[in-house]
Amino acid sequence: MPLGVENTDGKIDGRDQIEYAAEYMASYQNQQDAGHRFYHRLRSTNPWPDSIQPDLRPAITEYVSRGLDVAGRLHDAMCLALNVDPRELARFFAKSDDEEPNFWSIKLVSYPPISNETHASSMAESLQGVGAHTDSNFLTLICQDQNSSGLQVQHVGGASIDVPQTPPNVFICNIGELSELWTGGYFLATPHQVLRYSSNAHSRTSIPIFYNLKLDSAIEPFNTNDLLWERQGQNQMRRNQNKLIHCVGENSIKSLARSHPKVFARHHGDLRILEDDWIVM
Ligand SMILES: O=C(O)CCC(=O)C(=O)O
Ligand SMILES: [Fe+2]
Repeated sequence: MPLGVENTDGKIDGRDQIEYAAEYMASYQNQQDAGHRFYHRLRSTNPWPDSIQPDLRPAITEYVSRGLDVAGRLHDAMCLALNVDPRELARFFAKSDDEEPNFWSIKLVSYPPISNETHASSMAESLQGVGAHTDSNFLTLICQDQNSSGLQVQHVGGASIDVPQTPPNVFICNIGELSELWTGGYFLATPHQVLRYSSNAHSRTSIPIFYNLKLDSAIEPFNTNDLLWERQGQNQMRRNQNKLIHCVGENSIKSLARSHPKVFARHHGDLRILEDDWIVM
């Protein structure tokens, strides 16, 4: 996605990115099979640049495999922390012998620094890198370049907190919307945004891995009666009209459609996003 194509809440995001996602075998890409749903068009393969950059595919494949392994351990730790049988969660994910994979994705993201001229003309201290949002998947692991800053997360109390620069091999973990749905709101999806400052000597570079369930899973909360709801009554930033949808495929396509309206107009003109965030064909 080149700079200018993506937006958050109608405001252009100042970043460009390359995105890869779980690869689906031909049998799973078939648009005509019985029970086909509109979000099945997310099943595809990646246009790897093998002829010009043969190292990229193996590097990403290895990196994603290890990153998903780390996310899997966090997933187990969440079950332990909540005193929930891991099978309560495992049923929404692909089994080792499943043909259909989990719908993970990865982005290679670059936020260019603000030039002095842009800074002077906009009079703003910072510009939007990516606007405040929550991720539509289960958990996100962000690896940021060690010279990068600009990421902010929002505390449940409402304050935005700068995420400090991190040494190599450190991940920042965001709770995604599906974790919020699974825990009945006990784990809240982390609102976050990226700001571009003129004082940033370096552009921000980050590589988020989006750990996710199978597209066809419909996540349901486990029995949360025994949890201590110490967060009750606290405000959390809620994006305007952000419906959290239990069906993983629908929740995933919702956020893609919203952020990339030009892509959707060009390739998915048959889909309509309703005011309340539902997508219909
Ligand atoms: O660049 C980052 O660190 C954040 C990226 C992000 O929030 C996203 O792509 O959903
Ligand atoms: Fe995000």
